Amino acid sequence: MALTTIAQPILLGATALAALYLIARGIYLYFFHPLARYPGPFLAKFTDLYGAYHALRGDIHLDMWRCHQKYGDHVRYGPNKLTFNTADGLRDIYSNSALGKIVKSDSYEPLVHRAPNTLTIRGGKEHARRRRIMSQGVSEKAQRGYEDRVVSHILNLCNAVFPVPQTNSTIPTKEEASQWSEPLDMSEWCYYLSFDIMADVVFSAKYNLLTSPKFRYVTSCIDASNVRMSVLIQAPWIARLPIKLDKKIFRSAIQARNRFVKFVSRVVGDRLKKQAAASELASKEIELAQDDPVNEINGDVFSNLAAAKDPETGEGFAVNEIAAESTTLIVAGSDTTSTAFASILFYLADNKSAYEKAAAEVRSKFSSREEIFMGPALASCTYLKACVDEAMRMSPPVGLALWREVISPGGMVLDKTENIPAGTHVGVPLYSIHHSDKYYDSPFEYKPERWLEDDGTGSIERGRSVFNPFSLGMRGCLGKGLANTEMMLTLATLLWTGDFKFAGGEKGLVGRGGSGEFKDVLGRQRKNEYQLFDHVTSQKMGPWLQFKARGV
Ligand code: HEM
Repeated sequence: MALTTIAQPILLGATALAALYLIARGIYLYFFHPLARYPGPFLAKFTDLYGAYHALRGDIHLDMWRCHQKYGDHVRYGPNKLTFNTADGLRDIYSNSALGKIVKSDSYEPLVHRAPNTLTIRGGKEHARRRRIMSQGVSEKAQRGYEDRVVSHILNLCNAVFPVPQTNSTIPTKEEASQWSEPLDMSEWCYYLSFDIMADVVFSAKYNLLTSPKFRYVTSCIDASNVRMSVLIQAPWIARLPIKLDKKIFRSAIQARNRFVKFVSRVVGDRLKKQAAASELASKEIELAQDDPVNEINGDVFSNLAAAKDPETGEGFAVNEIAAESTTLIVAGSDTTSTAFASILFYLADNKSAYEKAAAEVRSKFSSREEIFMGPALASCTYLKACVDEAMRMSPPVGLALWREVISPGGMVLDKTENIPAGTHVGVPLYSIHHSDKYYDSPFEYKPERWLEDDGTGSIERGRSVFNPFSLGMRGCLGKGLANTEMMLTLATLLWTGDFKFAGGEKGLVGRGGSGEFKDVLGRQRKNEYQLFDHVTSQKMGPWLQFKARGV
């Protein structure tokens, strides 16, 4: 009784103090904060939970676009966050001219597993050192060494999707060539392809998701875990709350992450064993047969990173760094590329004229499928490349603003606006700027020609100035070259081998805007747009396609 009499006033006092604090903070954030003058959603002025909510829904890329439509070029998207929708803003924040003044924001912290890596490290000399070494692992020269592996998985995809088994020597009869496959959910098949490629290219690991269901669960683990990550990136403090809210809300996402970490540890362990076996044989000067499995590790990213030296210091990576960085490459390079594959297939299936031009181009450049490799013929498929770029403009695999923090002690001028104070988190939402009518004529139309034919007003250059599906500068994508090669090789091979079209009925509508639950959602209402769900990287459904081989 006595305890209750004492506790009650203490509790009341504490509640009153907390309420007073919240009111005072609210007044400060709304009226006196250095970003108070910028327009934006009302709730975002007070809490990062606004962005976290949209990350959870997977529509943060659309919400950022909607905000720029409503409030203009500069939007306050969190108490301490500002997004820009201009070419100057993009250059000021992400190009190398920002080095030393802007770093990756601490919102990447939740992505860190054990120690920061090239993707998550905030910036500075340590990032530059890692990047110098990493870039040797994915250089153009290194890519040539991976090409056979990439092509072998693309052929596995062809075997899986075309009804007539394809081999280098099998030419389908006319009758066989007229058979369409069962409808296939390409969001899944594209994921299997990109994962198989990355696991093989990076670790010489053959998990063969394309040919066997055993390890397909891994892609769902990455997706489930990314939903949680995307929320924490917007509001990293959730993970630090003493009541462990994060663990309660995202129990299954955490389980998925743990399952993925276990899988990757196994991949890394297997690769290290192969490395040890190869070193032992080398030390005994045992000459290996050409087809000895130990040979297969030669020339993968892991071995290239083991051999790479920082040109400035002459030092290489330690073994644990190679393992961690290689793992990052698998995560960074598989779901992004799979989204790009799926969206290119969607837009080609949906745009007859683009499809026909791209197919005619590929079929005229190569007289057999075995000729499709990196080189001048593939590089001359400029229409196909424009189709790839246009799909990445319309539905960029990473569509939200990638947060950076101003660290310049006196703040800095961004986008010719007033001084942005140090400590502010800034970014340019990719989906939003890719759909700005300041830079693109009819921004919601899929028009590969926009990259090839100038309208006489500098339209190509204007479009290029804000086209950044891989981001820019020192923190831009390290795998851009490899991803572009994968996309071009895959598309060329598919179009050479046969044709594809949307499945009929309900399945054929999956992934498309404008129907069902998307009908009245601003940003999802357009029938010609492939719908993505942005959770750090994007998740997707469909397109469901049918394939048939070409009767050559
Ligand atoms: C179409 C496919 C891809 C897209 C759209 C894409 C997009 C991006 C974007 C937007 C960033 C910047 C991320 C940020 O600022 O937080 C990035 C960074 C990165 N990407 Fe990619 N990526 C793709 C494929 C790949 C591939 C295949 C690899 C691996 C070989 C890769 C490895 C990386 C790495 C290591 C970084 C961090 C670079 C750094 O911070 O220095 N990406 N990517």
